[in-house]
Amino acid sequence: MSERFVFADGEQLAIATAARLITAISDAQNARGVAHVVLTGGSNGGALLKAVASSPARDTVDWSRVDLWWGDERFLPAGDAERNEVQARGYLLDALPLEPKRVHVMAASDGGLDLDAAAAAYTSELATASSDGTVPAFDVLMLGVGPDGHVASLFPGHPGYAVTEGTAIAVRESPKPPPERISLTLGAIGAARQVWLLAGGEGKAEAVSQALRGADLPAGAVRGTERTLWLLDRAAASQL
Ligand SMILES: O=C1O[C@H](COP(=O)(O)O)[C@@H](O)[C@H](O)[C@H]1O
Repeated sequence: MSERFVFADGEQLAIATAARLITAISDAQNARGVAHVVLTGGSNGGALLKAVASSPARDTVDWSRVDLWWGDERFLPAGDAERNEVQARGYLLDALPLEPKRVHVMAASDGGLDLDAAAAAYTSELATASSDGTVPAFDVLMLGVGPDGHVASLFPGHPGYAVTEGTAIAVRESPKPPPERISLTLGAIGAARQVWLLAGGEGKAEAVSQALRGADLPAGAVRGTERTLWLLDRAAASQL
């Protein structure tokens, strides 16, 4: 059963989610020593990272014991401003004392690997960090919900959404630019302890409503092993 939290607006959504994330990282480190966190791109994911950056509780976390992963990446040259990694570094990561080897970036298109090899490289990196050769048991995996109900780079009716094997896949002809991407699969997402779906703004209202009413959408198909949270603002929740 998923849980819903509705905040007044996008700013409150970002602030509340940042507070929740900082607490969840502390909880994970307290229980297991390190925290594995999966970041999302997109507007709500970006707002959340900015809110963490400006949170007074930010420095209560031992960032050197946080493993950062991405749910998806746009397959673009290193440094491209449309890469989720580049945006995350600018919003937050560059300001944190992270351990570089714990920042698990998906490959860029000019790094010497083609798209399939880049997805395979991420599959290997995930497996190396796991206890069973698949993926780590992510403590928190965040997903921005697109207006069409996509999450990560799994789009409704698109081949990647139907993939049932593997953990990181190459995505071609994405309905949202850029066309080439790397994404975690539904199976990899489902290994997370907590999955948090973030949606703010009127443009997300229909997708949120349909996903929560059982429509066949990626956003409605993801679950955490312990908790599945919908973190919404009033506009995104307006059709519930
Ligand atoms: O392209 C992407 O879009 C989604 C959602 O983005 P939003 O701007 O509509 O919030 C995001 O979840 C994904 O990580 C990203 O690559």
